[in-house]
Amino acid sequence: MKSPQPYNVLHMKLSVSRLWLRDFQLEFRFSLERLAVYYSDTRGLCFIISILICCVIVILGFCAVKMQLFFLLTCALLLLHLGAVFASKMEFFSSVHQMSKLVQFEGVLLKHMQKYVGFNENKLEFLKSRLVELENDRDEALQEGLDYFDSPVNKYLLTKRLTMDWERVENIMQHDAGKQPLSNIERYVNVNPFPEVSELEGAIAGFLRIQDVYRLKASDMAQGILDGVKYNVVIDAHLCLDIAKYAGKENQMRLAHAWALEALKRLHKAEENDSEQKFVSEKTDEAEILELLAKTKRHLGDLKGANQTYAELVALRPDVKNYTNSYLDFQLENIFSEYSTVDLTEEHEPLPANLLHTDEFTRYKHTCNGLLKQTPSEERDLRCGYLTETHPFLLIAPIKAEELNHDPLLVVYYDVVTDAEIEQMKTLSNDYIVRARVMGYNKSVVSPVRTSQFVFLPKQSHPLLRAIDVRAGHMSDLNMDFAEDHQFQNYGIGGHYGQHYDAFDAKLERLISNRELGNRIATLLFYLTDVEQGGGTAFPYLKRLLMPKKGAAAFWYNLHADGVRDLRTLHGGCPIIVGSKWVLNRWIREFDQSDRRPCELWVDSR
Ligand SMILES: O=C(O)CCC(=O)C(=O)O
Ligand SMILES: [Fe+2]
Repeated sequence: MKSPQPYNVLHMKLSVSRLWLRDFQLEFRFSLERLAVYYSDTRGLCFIISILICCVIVILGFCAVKMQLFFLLTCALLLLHLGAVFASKMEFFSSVHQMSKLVQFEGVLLKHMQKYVGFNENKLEFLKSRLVELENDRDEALQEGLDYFDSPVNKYLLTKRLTMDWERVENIMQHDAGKQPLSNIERYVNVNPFPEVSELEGAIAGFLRIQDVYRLKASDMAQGILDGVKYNVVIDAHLCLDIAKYAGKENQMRLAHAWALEALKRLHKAEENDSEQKFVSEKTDEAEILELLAKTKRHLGDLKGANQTYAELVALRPDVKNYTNSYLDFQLENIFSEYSTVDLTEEHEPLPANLLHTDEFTRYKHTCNGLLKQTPSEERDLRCGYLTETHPFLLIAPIKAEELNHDPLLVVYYDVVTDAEIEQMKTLSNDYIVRARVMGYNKSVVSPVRTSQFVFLPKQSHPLLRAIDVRAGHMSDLNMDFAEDHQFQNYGIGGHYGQHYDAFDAKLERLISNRELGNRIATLLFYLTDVEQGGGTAFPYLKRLLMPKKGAAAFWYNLHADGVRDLRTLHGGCPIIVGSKWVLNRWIREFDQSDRRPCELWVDSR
């Protein structure tokens, strides 16, 4: 079979004498790329702009005659620069680690709020006791009638009450008791990055993703039951409605219908418990839910149900023109057709007859939820044991290995990083993670396909990363010298990385970073955490789901032996139901691997 020109061939053209120059160039390019990724969010932009302004001012300052002015200008710009960095945007929902910072923020806010309440309580306590005293004095005066004024003391007391005492009361009433804590709160909110309202949508999207992929019921989720495990959270009618609205906006009509029904159920239950009359706001909520319910039924073809819901809606709020118009519109649209019914009790799309004959996303979903898996006979030849061959060192410390697939090779190595190393790696990357990106049409972009945060750290930045690479070399039997930087990744609410290939598409060669290093021949994916529920790595074509195991690493070749991308290595990080998932990616390039995995002219020589 004729093979397309593999990347390795290109590399061979590099003369050895030019290697040092290439190394220098690469290092420079890597640094620029890292800078570009790190500064590609708003925070980075503010940072870079303020740095540039600072530089200009410093140069101007040197030229300035008046050194004091130079000094003041530099200080002002340094402050501006810090302000820009602090006030910049930060995303929370796409990383559980970032979200954990919010708990601290909330704690500080609550402390200020406690002070606010305390000050106001003191004020009210004082006013209440003055009120009682003043009322008592007055009652006494009223009881005595005009005799009260016989005593000059009483005349004095009344005058005092209405002058000095009253002035004090008035002063206290005017005093803004919570001013200080309130301004503390305002300052805190301005200085720290707080989530924006738009993040709510990201969180709801993650929630719906969990429901869709794992085929969960809205009624279970609303009670806090996630994939069979009960958590101590209950979702109220308002949140159910928000979820329903978002699902409707995203055209996930079955889910929108299920959440609208749940919202209605919860609203009615709350009303039953509350013996008071229906509040106007509740009536409004109910109408909003009914309208959405009618729309979803109409969209899904349950015209009988839609008609019934519209009738209820119009009976509840005959005064709202929008509702009556929608009903009329619905009736006119269906004037000549019989009202059909559709059973909407099943909130997920029916399962395809053959899961193998579906699109990539559907296959990925069903690998994540465990419906698509290898049969026992397919698994029969897979083995586990200790790896000792790839390096003499392994004779002393063999690596526990489990085969998950033979062709293409997919192996998991256990206990290859220690808990202490993991803690250290998290500390190294914690403060630098930013929203992950994927390759777009002609540049990397933020996308709902990948809801996590990542950072690339060069192995030169820490001895631990170099040590990991030595181990990675033993496991993979590949040359790690030209592997990409260590990529640490933490996922967010319902976080996932949809099905994708790690190897670059040869057609998009121009987008490949450091093309001279070749394609990503193999991947080593280290799991730095266990994940309580969900969050496996799914290989839809291999029908394999790897559950994250802290300290383990998965290894697979992304390319055929002839250098062509192996389409069977399609994989993705499934949505996390519960837990914080951290992974480390080691993407190994083709360059300088020819003695380890020789490039072959046929597709697979292994
Ligand atoms: O998180 C996972 O399980 C998979 C991650 C992955 O495939 C990637 O980052 O390329
Ligand atoms: Fe991947």
